[in-house]
Amino acid sequence: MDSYSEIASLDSFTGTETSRSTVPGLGYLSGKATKRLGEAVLNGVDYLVVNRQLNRVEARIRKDGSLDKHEAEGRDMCSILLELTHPGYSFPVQTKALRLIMEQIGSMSFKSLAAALVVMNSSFTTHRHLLTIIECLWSSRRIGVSSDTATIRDSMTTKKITACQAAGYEAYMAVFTNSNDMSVLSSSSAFILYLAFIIAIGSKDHARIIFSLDISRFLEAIGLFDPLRSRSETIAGRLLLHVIALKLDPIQDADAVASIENNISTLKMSRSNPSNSRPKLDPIQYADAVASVEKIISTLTKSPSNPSNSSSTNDDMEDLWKRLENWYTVASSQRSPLIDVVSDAIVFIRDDTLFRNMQPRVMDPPKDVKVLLLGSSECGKTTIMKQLILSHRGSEQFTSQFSDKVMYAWDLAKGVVFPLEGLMEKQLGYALEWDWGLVDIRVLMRVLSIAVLSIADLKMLMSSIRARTRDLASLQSLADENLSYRLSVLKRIEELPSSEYESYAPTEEDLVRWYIKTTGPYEETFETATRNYHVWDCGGQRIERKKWIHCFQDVSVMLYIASLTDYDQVLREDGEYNQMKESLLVFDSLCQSKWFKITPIILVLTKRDCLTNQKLSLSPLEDYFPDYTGGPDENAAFEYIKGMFLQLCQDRAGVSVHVMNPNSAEEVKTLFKRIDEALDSSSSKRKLSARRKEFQRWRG
Ligand SMILES: Nc1nc2c(ncn2[C@@H]2O[C@H](COP(=O)(O)OP(=O)(O)OP(=O)(O)O)[C@@H](O)[C@H]2O)c(=O)[nH]1
Ligand SMILES: [Mg+2]
Repeated sequence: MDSYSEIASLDSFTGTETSRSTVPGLGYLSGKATKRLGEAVLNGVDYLVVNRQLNRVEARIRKDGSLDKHEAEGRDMCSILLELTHPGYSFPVQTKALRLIMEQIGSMSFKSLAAALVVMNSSFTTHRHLLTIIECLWSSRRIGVSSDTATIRDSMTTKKITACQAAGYEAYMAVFTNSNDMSVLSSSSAFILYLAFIIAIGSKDHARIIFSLDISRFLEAIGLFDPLRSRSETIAGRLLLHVIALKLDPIQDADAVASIENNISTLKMSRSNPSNSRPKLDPIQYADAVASVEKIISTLTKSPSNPSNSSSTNDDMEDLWKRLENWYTVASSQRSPLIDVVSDAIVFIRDDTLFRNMQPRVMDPPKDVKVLLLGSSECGKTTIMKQLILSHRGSEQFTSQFSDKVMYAWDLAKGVVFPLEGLMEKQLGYALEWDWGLVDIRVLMRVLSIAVLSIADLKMLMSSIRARTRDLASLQSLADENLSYRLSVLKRIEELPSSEYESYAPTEEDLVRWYIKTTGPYEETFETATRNYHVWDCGGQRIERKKWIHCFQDVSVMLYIASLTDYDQVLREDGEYNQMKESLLVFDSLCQSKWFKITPIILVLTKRDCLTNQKLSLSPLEDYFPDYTGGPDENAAFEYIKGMFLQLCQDRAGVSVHVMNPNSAEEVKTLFKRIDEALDSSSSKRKLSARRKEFQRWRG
């Protein structure tokens, strides 16, 4: 078995976390802490945290109804709910989370849910969530699940899935205010528009996922292809199909596009009169809105090679949007869930990427490249991603995506407590007395994992370090660059007057350097003048590696990140096995893997700044790799480690080495120049070999 397709027996972990979730799962505890606290305590801690989070979200929903009222907080709460439907959590937790999600759908609140799904950005996870949600609605109509979608499910039993669906659907219907007088179609229209919205702001993969969920059959099942339907009733379905067709690749997904176009033409045959069963609306405004929507759809879907009337298109569109906006203002004052949601979806779609993306895509199809970031835990993968987000999307978006004071404080404390303890015990020969005042280390870690740490707590931690450390300055001089940085942040916090605690915000640099375990692969797209980079960041811990395979398809370049200071580290998740040996094993299996036979690989070596003569004399490399004979010489150690990796790929072409520090924005830019070079050289090599083959054929 490949070492990235992980072994289930190691998977004793029951909690999960996402890079953006505020649910602290067990992954936050280091191997050392896990050992100390023991399984029983850990399960207790996890249970408490999860239930607290779930109750908090439920309380907010009971109070306000819709999470959409709370902007970013609403998105985070929906992320928590989606996270908790994961099979890793206990069954009552999953069912309750799904119920709350369906309540949101039932009450027509999609904004936060859609944002949470998009932020999740892992196609596989999004697929799973959408599948469960679609099934909730679908099963109520007693229609079977298509067999290919069934294979994507996690390890839940059919009985549990059915129970979850029943709970979800029940909640959806209970909250759906007008469920008795609404037709099945109009209630489903809300959900269809929600899917259209997800696809519109998501990637090509999202469109593929929804198509693979057999969406046409779903539309047919709810009666959308019934020729007796009025054209206006089919708007939501048509919008969804158009959005899918637009997102898919006309060449790669030719079959899917053809089948969708077929569906669209069936829908076009619907009756042109609005049906009598529609809610009562001002017919003039309604007809105007419907006509505008239809026109927008047809403008958006014009063939790129034949953009007729292109000079007048933009003006027309502007005019249409204006009319729609007027209509939206009027419609939102009326009690019609369908109309509200149609208009909401249109406004969202216009504001988001569908409309904006359409233009450049039509004019100038960019070159899409898929860049995969792989490597063991804490080697710097997410730090690279953060630098890309910061430089491409700007400070505001970066900060809103990554700042979470609660987790920041917790992680900062943990990032100081454990390395300091290791440094004191191993390198200075005396133990740090953690029993500061009333609390000992075990209790402290327990508190850290469940309590909301405040800035005041961090200040107390720093003064405790000062009080217990014989010589902070000499200790700091021995610390590596990362520990020194964290101590300097604590010192900064120590100097804060208490009046500024509330307003304290981590700096951009703090957020870039803040480690938080990544769960599940997720994708971010960055567009430049020449390329569209689809960058995939994967979690490096063992439990995360079994998910890597889901993003191995069509990789343009793979970056394998390895930290040079891993040689004296043990795996966080197992607390014993040497982290560098594990990283070598994983690199070896990836180099041999059929998936990457012709993919360029860049071996990115990080933490060169932490591999110092001092570190090597305090923690000799030969203690872990007895073959090494270079002593405490950082250059010799660097060459030795690099050599170990390169030995594993000597019979394979297309591997290059790059040394960098992901904490530096400039170095990340240089890395991407390197990626471009690798891509250019691999495509010119492919062209060359194609020409050679042609020439040989010509010579007979
Ligand atoms: N000093 C220094 N620190 C580094 C370097 N590379 C990474 N780091 C730090 O190491 C930590 C790495 O964190 P992440 O990038 O989140 O780790 P990751 O590889 O995504 O880990 P997982 O999500 O668990 O797979 C951060 O605190 C970085 O600041 C380096 O070259 N020098
Ligand atoms: Mg990460």
